[in-house]
Amino acid sequence: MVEPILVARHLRRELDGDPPPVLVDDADLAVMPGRFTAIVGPSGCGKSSLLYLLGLIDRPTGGQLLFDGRDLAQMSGDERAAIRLEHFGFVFQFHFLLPEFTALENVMLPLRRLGRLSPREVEARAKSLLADVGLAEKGWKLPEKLSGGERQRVAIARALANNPRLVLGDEPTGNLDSVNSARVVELFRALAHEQGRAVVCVTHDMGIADLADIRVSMLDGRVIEVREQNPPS
Ligand SMILES: Nc1ncnc2c1ncn2[C@@H]1O[C@H](COP(=O)(O)OP(=O)(O)OP(=O)(O)O)[C@@H](O)[C@H]1O
Repeated sequence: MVEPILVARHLRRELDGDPPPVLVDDADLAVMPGRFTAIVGPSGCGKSSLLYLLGLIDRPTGGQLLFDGRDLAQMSGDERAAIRLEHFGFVFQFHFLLPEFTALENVMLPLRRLGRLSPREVEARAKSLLADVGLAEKGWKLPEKLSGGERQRVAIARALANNPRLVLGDEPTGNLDSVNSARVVELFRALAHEQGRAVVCVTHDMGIADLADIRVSMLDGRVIEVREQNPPS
């Protein structure tokens, strides 16, 4: 029996105000390993807000969020940060690569920061991560010498540095043409289906949403539907 990594129950995020603006309202969701989940809905409906709650970047103001069955509200900020650093990887719409470092160095930086590997191992692992995203030959290039799709694939390699169990994407294909977008989506699907990671992506692209295993539809801060499109075999 596969257990969810994250479970949200009646999750809520409101801001200060009278009445308080509600970004996420009563959201119920289970984030499963080995599954590619897409969060869709009109602009401003709360997709990124929900993703940031799931990614422990933001804190809910109501409801419950469980990580491996443990209530995150009972944990200290340090414990939550440790979970994020150890188990989560993020890919954003903008790649945020450091322009003065090569692709390989950009992937090596978080590996060094984790401090688990020797310098030689850091380089070998970064090369292997770049090879996994089809960029084995381009590690020596600066980001400005890469195409938009290649930069985003470097960002994905970097997000995988800590070997995350959960990969979160906020419009990761938002700046890409259809060919590069399809390639990135194939990578995300492989991360779920071949490597058993949980993958959750916010997207406006219905083509991507169609390829997801689970489609989470939002409207006005609420999760209005969770649809299994590609049941596990
Ligand atoms: N810190 C904040 N302060 C005030 N309003 C906010 C804040 N963060 C988000 N909002 C508002 O909350 C709503 C949800 O925002 P969110 O970014 O989650 O939506 P979204 O579905 O991801 O939108 P988009 O598809 O346009 O990126 C929006 O109306 C947004 O303007």
